[in-house]
Amino acid sequence: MTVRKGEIFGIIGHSGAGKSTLLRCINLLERPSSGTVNVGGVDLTKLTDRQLQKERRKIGMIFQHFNLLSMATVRENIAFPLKLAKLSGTEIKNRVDELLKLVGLEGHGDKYPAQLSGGQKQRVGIARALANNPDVLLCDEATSALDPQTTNAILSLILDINQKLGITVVLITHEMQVIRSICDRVAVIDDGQIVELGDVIDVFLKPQHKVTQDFVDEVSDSAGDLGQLVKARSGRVFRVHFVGELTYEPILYNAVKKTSVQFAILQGTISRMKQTPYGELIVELIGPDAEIGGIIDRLKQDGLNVEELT
Ligand SMILES: Nc1ncnc2c1ncn2[C@@H]1O[C@H](COP(=O)(O)OP(=O)(O)OP(=O)(O)O)[C@@H](O)[C@H]1O
Repeated sequence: MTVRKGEIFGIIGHSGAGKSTLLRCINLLERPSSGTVNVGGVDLTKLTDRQLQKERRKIGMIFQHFNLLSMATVRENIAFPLKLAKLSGTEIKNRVDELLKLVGLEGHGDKYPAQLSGGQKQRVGIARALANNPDVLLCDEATSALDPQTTNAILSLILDINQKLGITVVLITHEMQVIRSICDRVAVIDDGQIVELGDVIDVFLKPQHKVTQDFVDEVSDSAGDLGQLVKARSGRVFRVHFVGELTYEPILYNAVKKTSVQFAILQGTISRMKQTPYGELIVELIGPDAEIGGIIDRLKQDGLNVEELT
């Protein structure tokens, strides 16, 4: 598996698939029994303990349950890795101030973790992980303990950090929604194997593996009684996918307008994968087969993904 510099790379799989194990191999918290782990051109498996300690400073990590020191204040939690890196008192104070601002926790520095909400605790975790200016941020189910609204706020913060600071992010999750909102590429892991890997948009729109399909169905509004819906209609039913700016074009109307074919939209969604808009329509076409064939060809020529469901 290769993660590209500067991207947000997601690893998704069911419980027990091996996500945490894989993630923990990246900073060698887990030592693989074979193979190599290259981070920024350095093979971590070949290093001495001392060298590894140094390289690990370039890899920050955040956790599902935050792993904060409960007896220490927010400031002290964030300062912890800076002390290990032997920065002076003033340097530490300045850096902690910077980090508190970056994660939106100004004014909360002297509180203890128990006085914070889940989202705020994760912000402390993120500030601590970023303390030593790492090149890579590993996120181990970082939003799984949070409610949907707080999840979105933390995902936005991670995206912001990735874009502002250029940090490469590798995250693991069991939620496709997390992948869909911030990841560039995704690996699907099942029973210790990577079964699919690619751009999120490709994996989403053309899932190849059963496990991937299950995750995609989770966030698809058209999952469920689609089969019944199709059976109940007399015309031919198609699933049409739009990606990018095409989503907002009147392509369907243009393809149909000069024919005798009528259409009915049975279901439809427009959503976003990271910054890319995409839409899915379930459309019934009623009319002569030859004309319907012409419409489908035209839609495909215009760059739409069309699949017949009848
Ligand atoms: N490549 C591997 N080779 C051998 N054992 C593995 C491998 N990957 C994972 N395992 C084992 O499988 C079990 C589950 O792995 P892991 O905790 O990484 O899964 P997970 O997907 O993170 O699950 P959860 O979401 O429940 O934490 C562990 O006992 C782990 O040691």
